Amino acid sequence: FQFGRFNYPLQGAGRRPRVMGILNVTPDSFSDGGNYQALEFALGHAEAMIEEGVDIIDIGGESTRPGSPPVSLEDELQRVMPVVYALRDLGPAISVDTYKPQVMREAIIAGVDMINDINGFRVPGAIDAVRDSDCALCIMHMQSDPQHMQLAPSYADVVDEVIAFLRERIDALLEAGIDPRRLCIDPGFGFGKTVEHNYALLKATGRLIEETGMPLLAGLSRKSMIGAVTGKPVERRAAGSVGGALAAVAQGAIIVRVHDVADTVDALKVWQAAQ
Ligand SMILES: Nc1nc2[nH]c(SCCc3ccc(S(N)(=O)=O)cc3)nc2c(=O)[nH]1
Repeated sequence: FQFGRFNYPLQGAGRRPRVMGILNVTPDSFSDGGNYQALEFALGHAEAMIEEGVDIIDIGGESTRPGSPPVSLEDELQRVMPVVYALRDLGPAISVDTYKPQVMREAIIAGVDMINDINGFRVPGAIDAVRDSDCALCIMHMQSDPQHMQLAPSYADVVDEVIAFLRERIDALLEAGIDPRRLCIDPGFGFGKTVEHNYALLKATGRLIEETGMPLLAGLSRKSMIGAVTGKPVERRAAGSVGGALAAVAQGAIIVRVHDVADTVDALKVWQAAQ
């Protein structure tokens, strides 16, 4: 089953883990300092990632790091859509990181290959927005919302609860008639989790895949869970992030969402050579 420009199934054997490069087109991107807001900067960054071997470029117009305020629909469309149109014929698959149904609709019209929803398609209208297309869909777990999620993350059992959430969202999408082969899941590292919660989820990558029956995307690049164990600031977390990506891939993750594309591409080539 192929999705748009994804020339590989998210499911099944013969999998090579794919690298999703982060393209923030926000003024306050948590790790890129927002210097990609202008279209020319965005295109320069995208071209650099293409050179480095990126498989998917994830375009995000609203920063969802902890404490970040929401962005208006108009602002998000103005930031995201010009970049989508500029990148869609450059080669790599394109995903759009949004929870707004109208942004999903316009991205799909523009022919994106994936909608990446940190909110798990819970906003009313989100499922309708993506139903009548063949693009891939990433369902991510988040506790609460970006403005409040890190105030007091709490779970009886974080792995059980994340699995239950993802299964409920998968069921909602399937009940709407969406092809299961379009779906992938994501534990949502840093979205309403303590460092301990994040590592419990990373350790449970295989279980998440097993118990949802879906391919898994892992996005831990440069996040506080990396800083917590390395002691490194955001701009020096590439090696730790690659370590985390490999920990997820070794347990079956099929896509890793990263800032440091070249490093991750090289690490996955070496890992793959030993499979
Ligand atoms: N599918 C998917 N999409 C994503 N979009 C983002 S934006 C990152 C927001 C952020 C930054 C930093 C921290 S922290 N405090 O843990 O360092 C948390 C969240 N992330 C992900 C992710 O993982 N998957």
